[in-house]
Amino acid sequence: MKFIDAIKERAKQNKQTIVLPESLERRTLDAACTLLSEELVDVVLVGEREAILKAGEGLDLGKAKIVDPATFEGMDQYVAELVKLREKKGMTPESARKILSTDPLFFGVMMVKQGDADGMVAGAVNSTANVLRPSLQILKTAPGTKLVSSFFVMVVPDCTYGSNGTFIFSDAGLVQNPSAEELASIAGSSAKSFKALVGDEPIVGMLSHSTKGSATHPDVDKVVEATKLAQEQYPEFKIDGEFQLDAAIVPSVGQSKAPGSPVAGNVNVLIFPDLDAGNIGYKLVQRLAKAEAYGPITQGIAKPVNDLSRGCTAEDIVGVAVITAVQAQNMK
Ligand SMILES: CC(C)(COP(=O)(O)OP(=O)(O)OC[C@H]1O[C@@H](n2cnc3c(N)ncnc32)[C@H](O)[C@@H]1OP(=O)(O)O)[C@@H](O)C(=O)NCCC(=O)NCCS
Ligand SMILES: CC(=O)OP(=O)(O)O
Repeated sequence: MKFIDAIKERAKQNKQTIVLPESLERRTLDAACTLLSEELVDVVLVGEREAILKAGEGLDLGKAKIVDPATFEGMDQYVAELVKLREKKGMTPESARKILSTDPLFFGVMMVKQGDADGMVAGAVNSTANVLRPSLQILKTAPGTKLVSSFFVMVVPDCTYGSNGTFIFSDAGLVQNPSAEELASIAGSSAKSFKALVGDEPIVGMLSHSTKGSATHPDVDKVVEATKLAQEQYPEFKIDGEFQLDAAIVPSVGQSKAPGSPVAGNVNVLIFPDLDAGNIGYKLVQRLAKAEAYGPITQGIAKPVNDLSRGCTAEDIVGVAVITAVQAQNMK
């Protein structure tokens, strides 16, 4: 079964409620319509009812719950909770009410925080920073995790590399200049995410412009150090590096450039050395190899809030919403 079809089946088995706060945006409303008609998740839309229905003209949004912050009965509670969480950072009741009334992203994250939704998906019109900042501020990290990072699930057509063409690319969305310690943490989190979502054994490659010492540079040293830390911290996973991309995923190149490595040539979890490489890398594979690209999906956050590329399609939003639902199931 295709990756996304398997995720849809899992989402259906225990339906979760996903808030889509970019509720005036046509691709989001198309996705909401599909999510509802295929009974994949329950959908909450945020904003003024008439405006949302006008934006979704021709779509059946009858089963969507629409919550308008202007008339929301629980607003006082949300304001009090936001002040409690952020007063040390200068949040007052007035500023909390203003943010929650005017910014659907903050409102959506508060719905998740308060248990009125199980997860949130946005980013079809908002930048990644604007989508993820409220969730980092309000939801914080999951127990036992210091660093929130993100990944894409990439499904490459007609590809035998990785897990029959399915990969995780990380971090392609959030952590801008990871240290060696942060890269090691991203590797461990990504291995767990691969197991939880794809189901196969994760095989993690730490990427570089060098394979096993073929180049020397402080950037290479960082990946070498990250590999050592990740191997120490996550002995339950197969992790190795530093690898160039071909040595990581092509068995014959892996054998010739990194002989003896049990990981080289078989990698399905690609850990990029920084966000430039990760973000450019996923877009190259998405656009030139016509891969499905679901994300950025966050990992290490207390409840699931996931982002999209502004270049996404309605189908991508459906995919990220069902992945969010499965993450929510796993966190309960
Ligand atoms: C996500 C992002 C906005 C966070 O930026 P930031 O400047 O640290 O944001 P803030 O300072 O407002 O941080 C908010 C809170 O989250 C915490 N935080 C930030 N990044 C975190 C992370 N990776 N893990 C855990 N907590 C994090 C901060 O410590 C802060 O906590 P506090 O306010 O309770 O003290 C930033 O990392 C970013 O812009 N990343 C790149 C996004 C991007 O453009 N991607 C390319 C397209 S996908
Ligand atoms: C993930 C990503 O690159 O997002 P955007 O295309 O919206 O910047």
